[in-house]
Amino acid sequence: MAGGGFLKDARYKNFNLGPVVSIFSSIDTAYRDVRAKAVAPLFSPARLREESSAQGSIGRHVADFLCQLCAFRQAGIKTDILDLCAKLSIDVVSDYVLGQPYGGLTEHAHLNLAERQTSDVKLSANGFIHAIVGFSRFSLLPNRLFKLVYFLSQKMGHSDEVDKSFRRIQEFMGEVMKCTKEDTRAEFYQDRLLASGISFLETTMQSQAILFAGGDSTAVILATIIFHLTRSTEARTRLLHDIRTALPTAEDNRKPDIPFLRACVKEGLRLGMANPTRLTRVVPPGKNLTIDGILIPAGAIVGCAAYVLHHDPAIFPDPFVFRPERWIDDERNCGLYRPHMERSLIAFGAGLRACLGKNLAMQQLLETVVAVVDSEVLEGARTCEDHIEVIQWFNGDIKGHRVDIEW
Ligand code: HEM
Repeated sequence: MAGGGFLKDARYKNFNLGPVVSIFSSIDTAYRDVRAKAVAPLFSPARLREESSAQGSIGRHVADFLCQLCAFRQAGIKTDILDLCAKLSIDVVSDYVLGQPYGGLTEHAHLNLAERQTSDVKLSANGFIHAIVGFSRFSLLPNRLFKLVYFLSQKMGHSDEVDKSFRRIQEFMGEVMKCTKEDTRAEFYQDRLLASGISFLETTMQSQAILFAGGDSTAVILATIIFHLTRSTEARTRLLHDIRTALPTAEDNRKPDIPFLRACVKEGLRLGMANPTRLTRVVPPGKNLTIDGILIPAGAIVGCAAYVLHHDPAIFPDPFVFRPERWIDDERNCGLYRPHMERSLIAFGAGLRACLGKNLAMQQLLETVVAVVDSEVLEGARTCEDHIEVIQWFNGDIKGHRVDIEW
């Protein structure tokens, strides 16, 4: 799989968007490649750097996120960081990729701080997001059985709140699609798809899907990193020291590379179960596979699960412990550094079908972690639980849909 040669198996069709085959659900490489090539330039490092400035579509939302977190701290209000991370992530992905912010961080601005943390005041896209996470629990069923189970679960799980959330997403997508330009030089996802000959309906659906793909996973990982940094004074202190002593790089507005910052994010990607279960692929025809002396015939379905690889004690000793220093090959890592760690980290998948939005996700994670630690907003904070419990479906579902911290 690491070479990218294996195709996704037929059960990925379960993720089709009704009649539309998405970039993610496609098992036809040529179909996927046309669409992926059209949108790939959006994720270039230069554009990401530019948008991370104070006025950019990443920088502005990170600043707003931090401002809200600091306000909750100052008022001493218990804060659901998962919800705050979900609001940030949907705003970053919508603004950066589609050119219009969804407004997650601002939609409750009319409420006072205490009201914003009551349990019914959450991101309005949650109904839409949780519905997709919910159906992903059936994604490993064969297509026909999936359709039946999905139909039944839709009937049973139907609620006004979910309908309202879907309507809000559709309204937002209506606004986005009103401003499209059929020009490959245009900046945004939808413009680039239309310019590559993709129909208006399909472009709308693909763009709507990206709100989920980009929003949910990044929120889960970011909330996981903030949760562990809240609990680890040692990691926070080292990171704060490294941020404040890092030397600026002269060229291109590049921010200094801080190894311990990358280590904290990698450790969050390892422990944050955005996609815990196996990513399934088919052994190509005529290519039997032998692993550890076991023959796997052509046509068999194989798969790797992040949960298994990320918690392998031979590669990651004390696998459930947040130890960013394990990613740094120096004398201060308590002997935890191991070869093959990078290869065993599959938070973004692997090979040709790995995550298309990885650069954007990494930029958001790095920028936000620096901002949070540098502000010292986590000083004096504690988490309300001692671990995050995840229900293992295709998309990991954090139990109770909240991660609280208090000061
Ligand atoms: C930390 C955040 C993220 C994580 C952990 C993550 C994880 C993943 C994983 C594991 C896959 C491969 C799934 C498979 O092989 O079945 C994937 C694919 C994908 N991701 Fe992400 N993702 C993240 C953020 C994003 C963002 C920000 C975007 C877009 C803005 C995005 C768009 C996509 C797309 C379009 C695919 C399908 C690629 C293909 O099949 O060719 N993801 N992601």
